Amino acid sequence: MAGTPSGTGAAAVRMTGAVKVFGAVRAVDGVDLEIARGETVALLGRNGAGKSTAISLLLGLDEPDEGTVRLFGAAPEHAVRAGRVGAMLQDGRPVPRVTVGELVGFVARTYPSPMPAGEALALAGIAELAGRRFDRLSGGQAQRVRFAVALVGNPALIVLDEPTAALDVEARYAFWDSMRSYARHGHTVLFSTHYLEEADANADRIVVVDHGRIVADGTGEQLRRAAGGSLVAFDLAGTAFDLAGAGTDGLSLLPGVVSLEVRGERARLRTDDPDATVIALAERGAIRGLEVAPASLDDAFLALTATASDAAPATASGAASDPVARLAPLETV
Ligand SMILES: Nc1ncnc2c1ncn2[C@@H]1O[C@H](COP(=O)(O)OP(=O)(O)OP(=O)(O)O)[C@@H](O)[C@H]1O
Repeated sequence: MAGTPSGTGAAAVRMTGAVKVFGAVRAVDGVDLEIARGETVALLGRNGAGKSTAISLLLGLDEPDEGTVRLFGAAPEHAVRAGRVGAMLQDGRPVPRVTVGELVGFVARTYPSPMPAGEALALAGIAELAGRRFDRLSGGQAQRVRFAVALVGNPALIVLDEPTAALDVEARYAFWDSMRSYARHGHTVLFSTHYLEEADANADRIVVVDHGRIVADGTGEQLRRAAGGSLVAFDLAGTAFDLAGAGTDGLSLLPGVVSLEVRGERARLRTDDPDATVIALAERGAIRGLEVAPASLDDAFLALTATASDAAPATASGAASDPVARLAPLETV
């Protein structure tokens, strides 16, 4: 069996230089990711970013073309066989004729120290579905059964690929409550999502993936700061920047300004030093309708992934320029 001994000190997840290529697409393009035991980490990225592929490598469902993956210091297959990992994946064919209780009970028996099936069903908020056939459930109900399946083995690491994709708002809240309570017991959680708010609200750390690469890694607050911490907006009318549109270029040269957007008479500046930007605007008499607001996580996500998308697309024949380099301060915060 490959891997170092799974001593108590080994990280729950350690991915080093992982690459997975499908034809011309580098779905995972040199990922280094370490997750400590007890951490809850969100893998955030848009469609096709490489989240599911990274999760497949992590669970040993697929082999990396380059690099290594270790769970608790050992090969993923070893950790999975030892019952240390529970997973909730996006697809999964409904098993015909089996009831929810039978399915969860069956999975429980494959783990060395499972929780009672009823407890997993209760945690997933579906105790009342125990006697129902799994292949006759709604999409959201089936999703919650998958969550119970992931939990029932009482695994040290739980990996959830877009766990709330099919859930309505109420089920979503219930899901995150259960997930957080599971994490509070010292378990490690990795989940993928498109939803920034979910990542921010439920993860200790957000890892943003784009074009198969990690473009940012930090708390929601660190992501906001790395992408340009604040937005400053003001009315252009009557200022030195309102000379038939010719003066607005100068705005991007003001201290702290990272980017500039002009809509009609209103200018919006993204800045990583809002105080300096506002002082510079005041000195130029540009304070009409002045507003300063922290950048939202949406703003940060768009800025972070635009960084990677503006670079050449990553293909099997040539890597994109390194977007992480531009975010170096984030990784050292
Ligand atoms: N088996 C495969 N064969 C060919 N291409 C694949 C395969 N699996 C994934 N890809 C490609 O790899 C890239 C990453 O896909 P992946 O499913 O990992 O993204 P994702 O971030 O999980 O996306 P989504 O949020 O839409 O689920 C995409 O371009 C996808 O089309």
